[in-house]
Amino acid sequence: MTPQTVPPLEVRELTVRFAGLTALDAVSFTVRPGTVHAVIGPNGAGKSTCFNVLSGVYRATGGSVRFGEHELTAMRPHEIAGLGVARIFQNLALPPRATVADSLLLGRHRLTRTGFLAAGLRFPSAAREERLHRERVREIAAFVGLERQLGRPAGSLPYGQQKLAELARALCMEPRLLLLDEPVAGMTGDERRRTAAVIAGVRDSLGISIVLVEHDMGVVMRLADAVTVLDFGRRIADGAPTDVQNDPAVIRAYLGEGDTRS
Ligand SMILES: Nc1ncnc2c1ncn2[C@@H]1O[C@H](COP(=O)(O)OP(=O)(O)OP(=O)(O)O)[C@@H](O)[C@H]1O
Repeated sequence: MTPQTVPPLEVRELTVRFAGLTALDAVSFTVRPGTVHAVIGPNGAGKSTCFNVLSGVYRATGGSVRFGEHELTAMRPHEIAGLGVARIFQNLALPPRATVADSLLLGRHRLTRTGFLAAGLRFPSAAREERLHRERVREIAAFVGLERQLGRPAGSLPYGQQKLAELARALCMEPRLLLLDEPVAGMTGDERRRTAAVIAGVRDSLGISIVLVEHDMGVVMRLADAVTVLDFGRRIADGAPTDVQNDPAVIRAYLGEGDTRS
């Protein structure tokens, strides 16, 4: 698969306030191209708020988020998606009865020129285009290890494979930046290891940048190239995983929570 041209994602002084509560307080970090950047912190630290701003769901009160030449805080979710920013939600979001192949094909909708309506009307150019998209779908399914599940309804797969199918659907958008919201939550140990290996593969062979919100510290430490730690909406640490792990402020924040969910 071809590596993408990926600009840095630069979050600067990002602030989000909800009626009297500061969910994000002048937070800054940079996601270097082709790296996995984890955003971690205890419950209520502001991680989801951060994701919601990056994907255009929440409006920032102040600060900026630049992806290359684009200012994301001024854009709507579909415009941000149009720049190649794909988000995978914590909850399952695939249509359960559609086959894995059809679900992944839907992920390519943004990239179709003739559109699936023309394909349905059997224009020759549309049929050719659909064939190419189906080939790409097969390639991506093989990349995440789901080639043999392509003909099955997504809803019939074990949970871990459904999450991988969602990752595959996001990859079908040919993204440059992936936002992964707790990708291994609810998975068995085996599924966690496999998913982490696939995410590392996405970074290593596709060169896509990945922002990862994750409570599983084992997965964060194994996968992340850089980690930003939030606590009560403030950035309390930022750096390499091993540095952040030994940072006294980080240890204090997690001990205070009393639940590191290992
Ligand atoms: N839409 C909203 N309206 C009001 N307050 C909100 C809203 N979204 C988040 N908050 C508040 O902002 C703070 C940060 O919440 P956020 O969900 O971003 O934390 P989090 O780090 O993702 O937590 P968790 O790990 O529990 O998912 C919390 O105090 C939360 O109650």
